[in-house]
Amino acid sequence: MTEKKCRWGVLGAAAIAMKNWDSIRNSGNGQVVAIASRSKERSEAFIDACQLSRPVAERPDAVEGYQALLDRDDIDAVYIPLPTGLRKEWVIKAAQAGKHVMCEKPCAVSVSDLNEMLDACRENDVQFMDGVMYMHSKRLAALRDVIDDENNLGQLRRIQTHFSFCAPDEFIQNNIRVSSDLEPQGCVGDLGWYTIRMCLFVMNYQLPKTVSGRQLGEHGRADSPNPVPMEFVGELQFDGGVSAGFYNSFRTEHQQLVHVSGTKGNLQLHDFVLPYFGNELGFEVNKPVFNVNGCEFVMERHRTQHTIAEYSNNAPDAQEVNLFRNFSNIVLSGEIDPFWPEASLKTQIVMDACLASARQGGATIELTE
Ligand SMILES: NC(=O)C1=CN([C@@H]2O[C@H](COP(=O)(O)OP(=O)(O)OC[C@H]3O[C@@H](n4cnc5c(N)ncnc54)[C@H](OP(=O)(O)O)[C@@H]3O)[C@@H](O)[C@H]2O)C=CC1
Ligand SMILES: O=C1CO[C@H](CO)[C@@H](O)[C@@H]1O
Repeated sequence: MTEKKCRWGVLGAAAIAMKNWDSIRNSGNGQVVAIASRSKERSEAFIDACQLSRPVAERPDAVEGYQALLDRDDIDAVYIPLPTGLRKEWVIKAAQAGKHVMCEKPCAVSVSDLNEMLDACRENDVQFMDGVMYMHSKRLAALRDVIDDENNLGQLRRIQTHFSFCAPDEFIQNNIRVSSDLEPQGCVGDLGWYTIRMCLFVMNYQLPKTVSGRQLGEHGRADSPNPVPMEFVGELQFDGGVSAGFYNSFRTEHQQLVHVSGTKGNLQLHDFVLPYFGNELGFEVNKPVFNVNGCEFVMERHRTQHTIAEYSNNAPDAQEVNLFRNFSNIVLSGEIDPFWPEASLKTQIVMDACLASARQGGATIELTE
């Protein structure tokens, strides 16, 4: 007897959907059934390219138009990597068609839009989850254990996260991320979603009580009605005296820093979103000791390196594969998991408030639960 699989449809022949074609292929419990594009030629070309690179036994159908895919009754779940400006419409239509929704990040243009999207999912009894891959890495559980054991970092005081890359000219001129119609939050939506989520993860999803944000640069491609953030810093203040800062930019070369400081030590990792290539993921805990003895001043390192056996990409245990496998398991079990929409909503609340602060010149914004 063949085991039941989650039957996937994809809305949009997006670049990231090629990676996730392989994620579904490697998941063991999912199968891509159809790819929809605004143009039939593009969906055929997308399938051809994927079949050349990572072939699957049953060639998925190429569908013209997103609604045509939602109208099919052989699809359980849809993956929506459409630009953020279009997501509300298609997430709601997908939920109304009874399809479970894997929604790319940033989930929405605003908290109120995301609430409407989540309401539609709730009303139609379908799962919502965002596409943050690192949430499904084994490294996250290892980080949780280390942070929660006070012998390691002591009491938390500060979280600092950076995620950036230096965009080439072609990106600045053409990419969806530089259009206010398509991705109005610019680098904050594209990269800040991850840095904010990491701060929330470290704080066990406690919302900060105040936030502020400052835009350091903006730009829009020629057809963009408005500029979008190109470089941004945010500050979050939590109850109990913990603060967090994040930095996102399309103007500084690749960096993916997480630095958590406590009264006894600090934790660092440098590849929290896109793990460095290999079969191990890691992070380090530093508890330096400064010894002064007369004329001798010695700073001792005292570093513990933690490693987790997990491939960085394109393997059955890679984080992006776990994302799709975990989602398919939810669909197949019929048990909706409320954690995922809540994590997305909290991330959106913090992101929106930081952007609102930046529009007010860095004003402090209070958040209420
Ligand atoms: N979770 C993760 O790790 C990642 C997430 N992402 C997120 O996924 C989303 C897509 O990113 P990416 O794959 O780079 O984007 P692409 O530009 O490659 O794809 C976007 C797709 O949206 C569809 N689309 C519909 N309307 C428009 C329009 N007006 N203009 C442009 N495209 C349109 C197109 O599909 P068609 O023409 O076939 O209809 C297009 O292929 C982003 O929001 C990004 O933040 C991206 C990379 C990694
Ligand atoms: O989500 C994503 C993963 O990281 C990329 C940067 O390297 C982003 O641009 C992309 O949207």
